[in-house]
Amino acid sequence: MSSATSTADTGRFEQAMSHVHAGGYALELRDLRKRFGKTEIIRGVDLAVRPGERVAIIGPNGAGKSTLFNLISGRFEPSSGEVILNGTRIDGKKPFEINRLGLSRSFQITNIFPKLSVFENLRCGVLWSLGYKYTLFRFLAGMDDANERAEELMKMIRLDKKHDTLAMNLTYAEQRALEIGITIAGGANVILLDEPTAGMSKSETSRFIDLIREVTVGKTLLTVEHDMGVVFGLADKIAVVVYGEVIAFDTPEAVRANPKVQEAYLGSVLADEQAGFK
Ligand SMILES: Nc1ncnc2c1ncn2[C@@H]1O[C@H](COP(=O)(O)OP(=O)(O)OP(=O)(O)O)[C@@H](O)[C@H]1O
Repeated sequence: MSSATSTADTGRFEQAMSHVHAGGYALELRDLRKRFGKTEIIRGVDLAVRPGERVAIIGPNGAGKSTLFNLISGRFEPSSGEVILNGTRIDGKKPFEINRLGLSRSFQITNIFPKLSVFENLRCGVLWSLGYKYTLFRFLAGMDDANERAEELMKMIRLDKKHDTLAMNLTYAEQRALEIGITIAGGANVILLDEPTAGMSKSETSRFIDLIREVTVGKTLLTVEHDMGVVFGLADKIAVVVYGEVIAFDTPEAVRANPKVQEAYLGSVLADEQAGFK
């Protein structure tokens, strides 16, 4: 494991282990398959992610990365195979059930309430995570905790100076930070982020990678990402998806050096980046 073994990271992994059943993975995919009509889009994916690992999923357009996220988060039901979250099978469960079992996915900016303030957006995220199972009495009793948690989240995502600013008046990068705040509000230990830095400038992107790293300490992170700078700056491990299969799952160094990956994907992407494309 690469940067995962540094001293600072040791605590990160220990913290993450506390959420997890004995000896288990935070997330496991076993022979996962998805067909749309006659076409098999996800073709037998196996993946085992350890608690606290940050995994980037990369691959060519149409390879099946978003479909994989949709299968993990419960938006799509697999045609066959298993998805196991913290030791519990979640394939076939509804997205909100999966969320309550500890997995949270960013839903892009549409998840934000534009006419609510930063604080109110975060508080909604916290309260939603308390869920319907709470009676009104317990819900109201939880308000103080929710306020406190929302304040804490606001500092974490560095928007505490924007407490009362309506979400629609934030900059694009601030909105993406708010979206991450809402995603982690419920305390899920497995976080899925879909292209978290899409549309950001280079300097915003590097600040945002730092922010993601900070707010996901002790959590397991999966991102779908096209920007190789983000991938190599953030990930402990990279899963390369090509034509519905994971052709490599390893450290960034090993993936970069893997001839199969070079041939199928990375060679052309890195060449494009060096030539000034993205
Ligand atoms: N609901 C659906 N019905 C039919 N086909 C679908 C559906 N969702 C995705 N597909 C097909 O599955 C394939 C994989 O799509 P997916 O969006 O998962 O790829 P991706 O790797 O995320 O691509 P990109 O990097 O361009 O976002 C594509 O051929 C797509 O057309």
